[in-house]
Amino acid sequence: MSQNPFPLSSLEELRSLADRLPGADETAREGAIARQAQLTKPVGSLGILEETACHFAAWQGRINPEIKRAQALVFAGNHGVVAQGISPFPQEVTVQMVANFRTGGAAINQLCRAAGADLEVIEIDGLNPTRDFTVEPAMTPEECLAALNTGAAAVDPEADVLLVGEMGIGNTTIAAALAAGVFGGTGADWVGPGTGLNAEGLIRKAGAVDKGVALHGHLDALGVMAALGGREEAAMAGAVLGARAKGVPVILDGFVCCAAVAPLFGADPRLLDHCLVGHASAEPGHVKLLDKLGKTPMIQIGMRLGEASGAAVALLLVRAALECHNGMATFAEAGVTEA
Ligand SMILES: Cc1cc2ncn([C@H]3O[C@H](COP(=O)(O)O)[C@@H](O)[C@H]3O)c2cc1C
Ligand SMILES: O=C(O)c1cccnc1
Repeated sequence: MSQNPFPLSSLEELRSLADRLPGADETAREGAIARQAQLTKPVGSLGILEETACHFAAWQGRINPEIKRAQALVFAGNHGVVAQGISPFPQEVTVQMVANFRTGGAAINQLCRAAGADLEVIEIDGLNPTRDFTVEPAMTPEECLAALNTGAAAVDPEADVLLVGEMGIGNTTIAAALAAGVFGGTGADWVGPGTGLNAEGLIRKAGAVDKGVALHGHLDALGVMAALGGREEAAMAGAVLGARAKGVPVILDGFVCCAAVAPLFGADPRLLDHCLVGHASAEPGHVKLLDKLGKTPMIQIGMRLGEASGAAVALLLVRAALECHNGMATFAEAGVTEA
């Protein structure tokens, strides 16, 4: 197993990082697949629960994966691009919701309790807003790197799974810009209503994304992360990489979370191999983005909140998958006749 490369000293290091990070344990994956074939059920009858158990086997490196400690990290940040009128909510909602997370009043607090995850909320750079990407780069490469390293450091090496989420008014615009910057397309291809923007606002939002991509879209995926991204998005990307370095499988959340890691995919698609996608958000860009990332969401139940909420609901299914995988009898053990 490779050494932990964090903290990184430059974004350039991300280019060769996939070669320095641990890969999947294919022996454990094969063992888990073989076990699934012996359990007392028709092969494939537990659908994605079977694949989920095998994914956890491969990335935890054991035939019988377990989740004792589930860590949920919600990163919070603010965005200069809100000056363009791209969210119906004012920027102060970010700090107000951070307070709400801390007193247990947000959706993610309830979902983490239901799914058995420990929630931690991390404000990046004291919620200091980035610069407006329609005018200048949102972050310098150094600011982006600092946020990324903060995210990587926040991952508990003792965790058995990491859920990644965010809070930051305006960040569905950041997500659309990152998606367009990495995968191409216009603002209109990637924007959606977010927290409930009206039709006029949507036109402004698409225009802001087009302006940002015209200014910074020539950059490579890592340049795009700094120029069009946000601090909490960079922190999410860092947490995903930190988890990989520490042998922790990841459940990604909705559109914003998946767009945050799109630059990693742009740098090297293998960087996301340890990640499952918890759900398909109702934010329209998400399904398009998942197609580009080559990922299948575990569930699609009309959620569009962020905060790691979809990942937390998906954790309930991961727990169900592992209960079956570890607890079921084999045909031989139960004396059940095979086909
Ligand atoms: C009360 C409230 C709680 C939230 N929890 C997550 N978000 C979500 O909505 C925001 C992105 O949407 P937009 O780009 O339209 O501003 C992010 O903070 C995201 O986490 C919330 C938004 C609000 C208003
Ligand atoms: O899917 C998401 O990540 C999302 C959707 C709407 C608002 N905030 C986040």
